[in-house]
Amino acid sequence: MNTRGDNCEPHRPAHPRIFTMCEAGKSDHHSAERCVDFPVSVVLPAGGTGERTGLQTPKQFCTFLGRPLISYTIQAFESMPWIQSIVVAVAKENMDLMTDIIQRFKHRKVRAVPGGSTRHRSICNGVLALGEEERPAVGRPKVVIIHDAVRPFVEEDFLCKIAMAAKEQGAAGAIRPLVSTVIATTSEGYLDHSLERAKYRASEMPQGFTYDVISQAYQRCSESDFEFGTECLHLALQYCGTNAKLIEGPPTLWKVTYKRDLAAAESIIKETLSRSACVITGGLAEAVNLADALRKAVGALDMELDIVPDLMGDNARCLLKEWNFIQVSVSHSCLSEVEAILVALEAENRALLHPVVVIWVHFSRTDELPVSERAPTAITELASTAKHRNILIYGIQLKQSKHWERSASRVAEIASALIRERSPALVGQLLQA
Ligand SMILES: Nc1ccn([C@@H]2O[C@H](COP(=O)(O)OP(=O)(O)OP(=O)(O)O)[C@@H](O)[C@H]2O)c(=O)n1
Ligand SMILES: O=C(CO)[C@H](O)[C@H](O)COP(=O)(O)O
Repeated sequence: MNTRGDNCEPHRPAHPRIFTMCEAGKSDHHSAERCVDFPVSVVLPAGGTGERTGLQTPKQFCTFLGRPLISYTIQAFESMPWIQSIVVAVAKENMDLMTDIIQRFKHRKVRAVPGGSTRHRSICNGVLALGEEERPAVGRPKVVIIHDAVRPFVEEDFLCKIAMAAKEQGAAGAIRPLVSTVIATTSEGYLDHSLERAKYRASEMPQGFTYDVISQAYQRCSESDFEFGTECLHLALQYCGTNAKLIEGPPTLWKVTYKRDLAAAESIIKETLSRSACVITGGLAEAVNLADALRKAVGALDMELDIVPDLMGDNARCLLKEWNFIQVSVSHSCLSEVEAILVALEAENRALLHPVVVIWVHFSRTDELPVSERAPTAITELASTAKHRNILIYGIQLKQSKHWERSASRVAEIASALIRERSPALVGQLLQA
């Protein structure tokens, strides 16, 4: 609420504006839960236009592997059990889109509220919404985390530090070393002076505030702050006398700002999904030998393999943690083993947030016809239906040969490329190792 006592957004016609990862850091939720024993809520400002990307779609709604960037950020916070609620502030004309994203990707704890014409106004609307929380299980937070919706790579351990410091100090913020030197220019466009870079830091997100501090800061700040300000920590100091604790954060805190950042974010997401795979051998000797050779070969490609005979019993754990599966079939050309994987994946709804890759490696003995001649369309048909469920099926056919290691490393190269790229264009193809 600003000085006039009304909402943050001044009464003027909505701007005709067009608006648009990750795995949270691999941290131990339990250690964070032990530290954060007070209610924490999150405000994700997502009401911007993304003009600096040069794209029509606001960057927070640009998709990576079929999912909008904002969904990766939401999922990162949702995966932290100690976060009680998330408010996303989006432009009024994107409220339906945001509601659809929340429903489609089954985001919990999240609700969308109208953003404002500036970032501060959007954040202020989010903070106000936390104060008016009606969901019974959600009380007023002790700490409010503010985090740009276009920073998808937030790490739980660091977020925990920010939340703890905010509780203790009233405010806390992430900082990073400056990459470029900051200079002041004259009105004629010449150098006035430069700042000593070592004395300065870049202010990043996440930031944390006690609810009282950030709500008071927005109640007291000026129209000029709302219109031109970019720093919540400044509002806390200026209007609440609260000096934020500054904590240097990891390099993953960067904000998607330019078009190149979208490509970087997609590359990081793909890399995160491609670090390991589960190889199912059926227990057959040739398949086990191939899997062992594959493990050596993919090791050189910075990938780990978990080799199991099936996905039953304890091995079913692979279904809950793997995004990539390699089914090795020896001789028989039916896809029943692949179909069994599909059934298991769908039972766990595993492909909701990320596309799951299933590679069928068909090993044929020297006296047998290759599967491309025996059942050329089998994989294409199965892959076509699975693709609609976000499961990408690829085939690699391998003929028994005396150059075992060479064949295995060829399969490894193809499989790791398919896993890394997750290309829809190659779905259903039967590639020759
Ligand atoms: N009126 C606004 C403007 C920005 N933001 C959000 O604040 C975050 C950081 O802002 P920025 O990177 O500047 O996003 P945009 O304003 O969309 O980018 P640009 O300046 O290139 O238009 C983004 O998640 C953006 O959606 C917001 O909630 N409301
Ligand atoms: O780091 C920040 C403040 O702490 C904000 O993310 C940054 O100021 C946003 O600026 P812009 O909206 O111009 O990208």
